[in-house]
Amino acid sequence: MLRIENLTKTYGDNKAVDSLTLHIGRGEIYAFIGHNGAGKTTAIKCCCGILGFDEGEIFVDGVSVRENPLECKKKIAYIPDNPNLYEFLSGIKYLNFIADIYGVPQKEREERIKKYADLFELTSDLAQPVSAYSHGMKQKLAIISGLIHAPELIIMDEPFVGLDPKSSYLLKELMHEHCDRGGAIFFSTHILEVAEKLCDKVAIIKKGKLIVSGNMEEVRGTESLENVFLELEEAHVKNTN
Ligand SMILES: Nc1ncnc2c1ncn2[C@@H]1O[C@H](COP(=O)(O)OP(=O)(O)OP(=O)(O)O)[C@@H](O)[C@H]1O
Repeated sequence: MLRIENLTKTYGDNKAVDSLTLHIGRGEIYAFIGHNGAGKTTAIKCCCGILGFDEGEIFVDGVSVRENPLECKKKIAYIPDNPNLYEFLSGIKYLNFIADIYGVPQKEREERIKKYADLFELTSDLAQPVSAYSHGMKQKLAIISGLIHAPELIIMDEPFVGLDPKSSYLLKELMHEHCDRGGAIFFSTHILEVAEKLCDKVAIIKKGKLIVSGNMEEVRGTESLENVFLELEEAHVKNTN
């Protein structure tokens, strides 16, 4: 569903992502972890067609992000780490605006808005301007707006930050449902316990380079993901010194 091949992205002299190769299949929940500044957000933005890149290729369901970004965007939901939404719109106007962009028919958009707004208990707040929303409410609105066009691939940057425990639980349930229907999910997180319990696969990057990837059980072995992560980080520092 998502194929990242030898992706390299530089900012000036800084190689933020360095020859990254990852394949995320249908039905998979794939965690992307790494230290602050490792290159996760940069790689994610390249996958979503928000940032251009220097080398490599990215394919969404076989379509090149470089050559056909619009076709790819139709299949993707991107939930950013910081929900910078249009503050002057009400929640419902924001959702309709996003549905218009994706050309979602009236009946489908109404059904989806009702389903997800009820689920995240945001229905009674939809008439309020986004400027009056808390961080968690904005995060929920961003999630609902991401799901409004029934995407096949969901890409999320730190999706659990700011969500209350019930909303985190609901999001995890939605992620499972999405993958059970044949969709795919790629998301970054610093919450290793969540990654460990939720994900089929995991990739760890350090300074833009992939240091390990694969099935969660294989990567973890008999240890916790936290221990494996800390050991790999340490070993990588020693090897690169
Ligand atoms: N717009 C930018 N201009 C210049 N350098 C940038 C820019 N965005 C990110 N970087 C640099 O690219 C590298 C990777 O940053 P990125 O935000 O992708 O990391 P991250 O893994 O998402 O970090 P975090 O976990 O802190 O969110 C860092 O060295 C960062 O300073």
